[in-house]
Parts: sequence; C-alpha cells; structure tokens
Amino acid sequence: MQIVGTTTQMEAWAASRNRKFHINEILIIEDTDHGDLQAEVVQTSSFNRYIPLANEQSGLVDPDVLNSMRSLGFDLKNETIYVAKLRLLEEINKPITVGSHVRVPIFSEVEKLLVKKRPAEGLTLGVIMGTGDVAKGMPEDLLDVALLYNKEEGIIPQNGVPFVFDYRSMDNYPHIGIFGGSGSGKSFGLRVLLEELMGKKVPAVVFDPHYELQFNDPFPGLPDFYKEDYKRRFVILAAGTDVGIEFSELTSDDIVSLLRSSSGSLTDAMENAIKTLHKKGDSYHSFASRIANMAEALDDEESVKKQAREEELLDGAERERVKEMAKLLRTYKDKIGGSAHTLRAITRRLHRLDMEGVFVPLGTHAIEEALMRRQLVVIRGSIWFLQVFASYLVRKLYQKRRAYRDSIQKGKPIEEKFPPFVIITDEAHNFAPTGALESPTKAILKEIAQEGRKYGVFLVLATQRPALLDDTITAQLSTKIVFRTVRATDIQVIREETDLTSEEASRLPYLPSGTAFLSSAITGRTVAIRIRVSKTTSPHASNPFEELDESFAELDAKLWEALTDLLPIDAFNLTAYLPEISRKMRRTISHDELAHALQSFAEDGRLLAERTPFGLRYRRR
Ligand SMILES: Nc1ncnc2c1ncn2[C@@H]1O[C@H](COP(=O)(O)OP(=O)(O)OP(=O)(O)O)[C@@H](O)[C@H]1O
Repeated sequence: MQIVGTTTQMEAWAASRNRKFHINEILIIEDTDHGDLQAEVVQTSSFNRYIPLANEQSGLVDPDVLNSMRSLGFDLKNETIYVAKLRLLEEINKPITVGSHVRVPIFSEVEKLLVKKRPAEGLTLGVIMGTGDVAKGMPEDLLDVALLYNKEEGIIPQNGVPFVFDYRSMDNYPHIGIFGGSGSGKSFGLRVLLEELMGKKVPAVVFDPHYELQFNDPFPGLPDFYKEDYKRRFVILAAGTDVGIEFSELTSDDIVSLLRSSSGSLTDAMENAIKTLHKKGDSYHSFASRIANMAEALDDEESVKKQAREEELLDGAERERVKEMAKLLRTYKDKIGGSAHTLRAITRRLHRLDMEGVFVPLGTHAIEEALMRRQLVVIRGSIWFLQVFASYLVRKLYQKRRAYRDSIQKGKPIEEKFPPFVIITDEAHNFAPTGALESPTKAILKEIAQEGRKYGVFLVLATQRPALLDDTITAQLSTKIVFRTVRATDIQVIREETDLTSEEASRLPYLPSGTAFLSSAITGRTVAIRIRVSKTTSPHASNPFEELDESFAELDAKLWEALTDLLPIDAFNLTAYLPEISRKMRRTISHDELAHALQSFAEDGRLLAERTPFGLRYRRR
C-alpha cells in the first residue's frame, strides 16, 4: 500500500495491488518526513482490469491520483488496483509525502486511539468498524465482550476492537442523542445502552409507551458465558396504577401547568380561579369539591344566601355545605369574577385526569425508591399519559437532586440524599418538539439539557426525526449516535449538529441496521460502530409473519388433533361437538370458530366437504 496523487496536510489517497481497503479502518502511513502517521479510510474504490477506463472516466478518483499511480509503477490497464481516501487522525503542518508506504498497524500502536476505556469501566456498545485486522493482538479483557448478530447466521463472534463508551465523561460532555429511521437499529441500540447502564448500576428512568422494555428474556442463541441476569437491576411500573401524581403535593402553579399540559390551552380566568381557590396540601377531593361548591353557589347566589340566613331549617350535612358555599361567595367571589362556567371547565379537566388514573396516592414513591437502589425504572403507559406524567416526574426528580447537591455545595443543612440519574425516552421529538410547538415536558427537558450536568442529571433522547426535536436541546447532546437516516431534512440537521464529514453523511441512507456513526465530544472524533447483540430481547421482538407461522400454526394443529376423532362432522349440528372439542382444547370453542376451522381445513385439502340432504358433512380425505 502506497500514498499516491496530490496530498494535503490532512488527506491523501492510497493504492494497493493486493489488499482491499475497509471503510473506517485505521492505517499507518510511514511518512519519511513526519514519521508514522495514523489515518482513517474514509472512502474506498477499486479498478477492474477488464474495464480499465470505466472508473477513470467516472471522475470518482482525481486524475492526479491516476497519473501518480502510473508513475509509481501501477499498471492501470492490466491490474486490479484498490484505492482509498485517507484522513489523518493527527495534525501535521506539511503535506503527507507521496510514495510513503502504508501498512496495517499492530494493536498496541492504536490502542490509545481506539480503547479509551476498558469494558470494566465503560459501556460496551459494540465493535469499532474496520478494526478486524488490528484486533488480532488484543488483550484478554477486550475479547468476546461484544458479540454480534445477523439475521442469517444468528450470534456471530466479535470481529474487531470493542467500542467502550466512557460514560463518566458525561460529567463534562453530557447527554446522548440516538437518531435513526424506522428499522435502522435504534431500539436495539437503546436496549444495549440500557443493559450497559444496568450493568454499571446507573440509576435511570425510561418511558416505555410501546411496552417493549423488559429484560428477563435472554436473546435467542446466546452462549452461556455472555448471558446476564438483569432481574434485580430493573423495575417496571405502570403509570396510573403503581405510580402517578400525588395531588396533595401540587402547588397552584403545578396544577395550572398540569391542566395546561394535559388539555391544551387554559384561559386566564381559569388560571386565576385555580390560584385563588387552591390551598396548600389540598387533596384532589377537597380541591374538586371546593370548586364544585363555588360553581353551585355562583349559579344560585340569592338562594344560597337565603338558605344560609335560615340555616336552622337545614339538616346537618346540608347545613355545612350551605355555610361553606356562603363563605366561598363572601371570600372569593370578587377575586375570581362571577363565572360558574369557568369553574365547571376546570372541574371537567380535573375529572378527566382523575378518571385516567393520573392521581395516585403514593405518587412517585416507588420510582424514588428504585433510583435509590440504583435500578433502571421502566415506566409504562399511553403516550398521552406519559407526557403528562413525565413533566411532573422529571421536574420533581430534578428538583430533589438539585436540592441535595445545592445543600452540599452551599453548606446548607443536608437534604435527603438523592442519586444522580439518567432520563431516557424514545420518540423524544414528541416530548420536546421544535419551534413554537409546545409539549408538557419541553421546558423541563430544556432546563436539564442546559443545566443538568451540574447536578448529575443526564438525558438520553432517541428519535426518528431529529429535525423535529427542539434545536436548543439537540445542540446540547454532546454525544450523538446516528443510525440509518434517509430524510434529507434529518440528514441536514445531523450534519449541522455533528462533525460527520460529507462522505459519512452520504453513507447515512445506506447504513445496514445496527451500524451507526457515533459523534462525540468524549471520543473527539466520529467513530463508526456496529452495535453488539443485546443480551435480552423484547417480548414482541419476533417477526410478525414468523409469529403467524409459529404460534397460530400451533393453534391450528391443536384444533385439528381435537376434532379428528370426531369425524365425520355434520355442519348443521356443530353445537353437539363443541363440549368435547372444548374439553380437549382446554378452552371454550365457539360455534363460529369451529365452523371457520372446518372450512379452512377443507380449503387446505385436509378434509373433504360432502353435500348431504342436511347440509355439508366434513370427513377425512
Ligand atoms: N445491532 C444490531 N445487530 C444486528 N441486527 C440488528 C441490530 N440492530 C437492529 N438489527 C436488526 O434490525 C431490526 C430493526 O431494528 P430496530 O427494531 O432496533 O429498529 P428501529 O430503528 O428501532 O425501528 P423502529 O423505530 O421502527 O422501532 C432488528 O429487528 C434486527 O433484526
């Protein structure tokens, strides 16, 4: 391998007669002037001897490169020649020397560049692309730590140097963005990241609207040495059942922002009424009934006042209610204006939240406890619910952590201990949409994006549409893992927000699933990685069509077995067979299900449908 063509102090072309270049591999240029230089292959091509001029004319390679190859003795007409564009990984002040010899490094030469942390200290996310050759001399602790997967062969060996992410440096370079279109491997990558965070016992909260984050089932075909038991490292909590909002903790401002976030706009009159009528420590019931009483009092002011004057005519409970209404009128009427309509609108909104199960007496207790145990907390619920809940939860956890850190730093009495933690969500563009679009969680995520580092609170935001994610937040994500991306608007944002080169950006639409560019202030350069196989799998990870063949074919087979003894079966008399078939199937089979099954067995040729004077009779073929 040799340097050919015109070079600069950053880039050069290399040509070889007998070795194909791999994209992203690291090579050593033995420069006579500068000594050994490390460079990365950023583009590869080859000349085929049978169509020698095809590439030459295509303009892919600089004419200078071709002339230089000729002058260095390459026979362009009769040889197959491999060509690569190299980019230096270090800075020099004069151009790379043409004619310099190029070689594959040995592991120790590139160890510092490729392995910033050992697997014991960082998150092992995958394998660095193009490192198959240098990996041969790796020490033991880097072997078999990132097994790979492909659909055809299943689990395959680690074929390169592992990529170990130095998560402790997030202290200086916080937050991670995971971008990639549908099917690009984003969810798979997120699972691997979560496994690694659990492995290091980093407390984290992940929102799971797709109900797919569960870590009990091992990935099929995993060798025993690679299996990991995460059962004690995570908890799954259902929003609205296990966790929710503890109403009595809310301030008037919280209630305003909660109602605004859950039901869109809130009028000034409604906001004013909430702030006037809400009292610190109110339960949902006490607040809702105060509003309802006030609305009723406003509806029929004169009657309430009259009844209050004649209170001795009323019985106990009713007397209390009337007295309360009269007091509300005296105290608040002027402050909130006279509209019962406004109050009813508040009641309706509160009622909806209550019906959805948003208010849970134990609030976020279970989440805080799990974080203290350094677990991963998976919170499940509908997207709507999670958005409403996330805005409250994230703010609350962040405040707790801030209060604790501030009390230490400012020498105030120490607040309750609260650990640093990571907030993770997919579909992040829904939680923090770009531009003027509002979402309940946007403000708090923005605050954490800008300030969270100081308190040890970090974000991992995954999205298919980086162009739709709030740009202040995007700019704060110090590490971006970019999977296959096809849309031009998203590629544009990625180019602006990462140091991906134009060659790398042009590869984005064609990246195979599971391959990504990691652009990070922590690594200092863009690294192409292949994400390792996850150690666990989602309960609904199987291909839906394979699932049809497997699970539903099994159902078919069971039914077939249950009815074969009873053949022939008369279609007019199906109900007579149902008890026996249901008994054999150990579940109730309906008339329609049996009729449908018989018909489909006749269609696939297993049964013969005979016409009789009483209708169809199914018999074995
Ligand atoms: N690291 C990987 N190694 C091997 N195969 C992978 C890897 N990541 C993803 N794949 C393959 O690609 C498929 C799609 O991946 P995944 O479900 O992660 O896509 P996605 O980007 O999350 O898509 P969506 O956003 O639609 O969920 C996986 O089922 C798997 O077969």
